Amino acid sequence: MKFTDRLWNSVEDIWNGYLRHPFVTGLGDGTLEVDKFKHWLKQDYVYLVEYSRLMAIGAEKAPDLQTMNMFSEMLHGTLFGEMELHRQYAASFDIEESELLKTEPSAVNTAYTSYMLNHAQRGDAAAVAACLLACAWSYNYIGRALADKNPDLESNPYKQWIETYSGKDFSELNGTAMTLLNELADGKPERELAQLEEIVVKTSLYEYMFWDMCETQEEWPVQLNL
Ligand SMILES: Cc1ncc(C[n+]2csc(CCO)c2C)c(N)n1
Repeated sequence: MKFTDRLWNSVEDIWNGYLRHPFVTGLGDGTLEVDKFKHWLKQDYVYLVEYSRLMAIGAEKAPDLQTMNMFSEMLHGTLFGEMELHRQYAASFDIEESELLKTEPSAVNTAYTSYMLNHAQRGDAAAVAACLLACAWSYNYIGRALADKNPDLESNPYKQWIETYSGKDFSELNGTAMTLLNELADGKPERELAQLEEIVVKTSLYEYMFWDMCETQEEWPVQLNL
């Protein structure tokens, strides 16, 4: 059994919770309020800056050149594929990249990226791959589920979002993320596999909290008036 098959058993219920989440169902049927989508776009842009650091750490910790290439492929896909799409979306709302970058990350956003960066810095390349997995895999899972459930996307304002995350490029990036973890986990003792599994479950829960944060348009909560 592949390690990702074992992981699927631990995250399936959480991930099916994403499919019932109002933000996600709103993307699927096109009813999501545009301000909530803009909130996601801004929070996600600064999230992806931190997420990109993970893959640079992975390349540095990679045990061989082939693994280094896979981390680098994902880094390139994020900086020039996914983030470019965010820049295009922002332009369509007259939001400049400089404004996206000024986004103050919400508490959930900071907790999520800090959790991953902490594990990536302390762990080995497999720990880095475990940190990356839920993000790449769950968006592809959600994109494909929404595309299946809503075959006619013509009048859906989030058509491009669904087509992007369910499409070929992101399915391939997800394939790379899964292969990376399966290869790096191969031969590890149960104690270490359980630690990797814990990272994938925690990041899956953070993904759920990220959807909630976008649904409630939660901002960094403290405004100091000094
Ligand atoms: C909170 C959050 N989680 C996951 C993704 C999706 N995602 C992150 S990296 C990656 C693979 C290559 O870019 C994908 C699909 C996101 N955008 N925001």
